[in-house]
Amino acid sequence: MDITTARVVRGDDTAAVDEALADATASYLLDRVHEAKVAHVALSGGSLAERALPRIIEVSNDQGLDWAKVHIWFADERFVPRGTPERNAGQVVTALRVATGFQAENLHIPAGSDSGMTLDEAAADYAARLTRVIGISSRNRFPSLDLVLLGMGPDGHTASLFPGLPGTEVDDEIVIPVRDSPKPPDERISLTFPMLAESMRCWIYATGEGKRDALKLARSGTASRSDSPVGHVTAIDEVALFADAAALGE
Ligand SMILES: O=C(O)[C@H](O)[C@@H](O)[C@H](O)[C@H](O)COP(=O)(O)O
Repeated sequence: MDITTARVVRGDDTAAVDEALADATASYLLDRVHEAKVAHVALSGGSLAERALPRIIEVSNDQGLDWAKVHIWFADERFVPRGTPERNAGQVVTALRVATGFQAENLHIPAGSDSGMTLDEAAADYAARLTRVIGISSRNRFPSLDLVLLGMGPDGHTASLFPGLPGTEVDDEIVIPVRDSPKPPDERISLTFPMLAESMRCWIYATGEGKRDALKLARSGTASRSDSPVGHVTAIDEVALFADAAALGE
């Protein structure tokens, strides 16, 4: 399943989309924790981490989610020093402070550029951590996340899979180092297409008119992986699109 056949959850505006995403995420995490006693979630930065995640946490708290059973991963992170404002992790750490019972050791942040690791080493380290903590599926050597929440850029990037960069062609790695990102900072760490494809659910979050053209191209199914990365996200169970009227071009 990909974005061309995705379930579309439409909101009139950003607030409506945030509400729908929070309800759906809380309900899915409650189910996963009930069934599997653990849930592994990855998310990207931007408005998803800044605006949607705090609401997800509020609604999940209200519904009694035991955050001690939830692991949080990053779909991508910027390779800059820890603690600097450019890190996506800052917003996530702040939001998680009010997640009832959340355990700090279940927050899995990729290494920063101050870690002493090179970019390549940091990417390999994150892949090893995913494999160690989640395990690998019997079908192949990829770990399987329960849920990946992905933002998208006006250029059609998602995670740090940017149009035209070699990372969009990678089929055999869990995590890649990204160089020459068109959006600063230029060095990043990102999950890959095959890693997303091994996730149970990938939900794409798109709000605002700025996403309209990239979303239209992605949903047309006519663009290549390199031209429209977000158009090529797949998942085992479900790809869903949470979008407002402006992003859908209505
Ligand atoms: O690392 C980054 O530069 C951001 O995380 C970026 O990839 C973001 O997720 C998308 O551009 C969507 O951002 P918005 O939802 O804020 O538009």
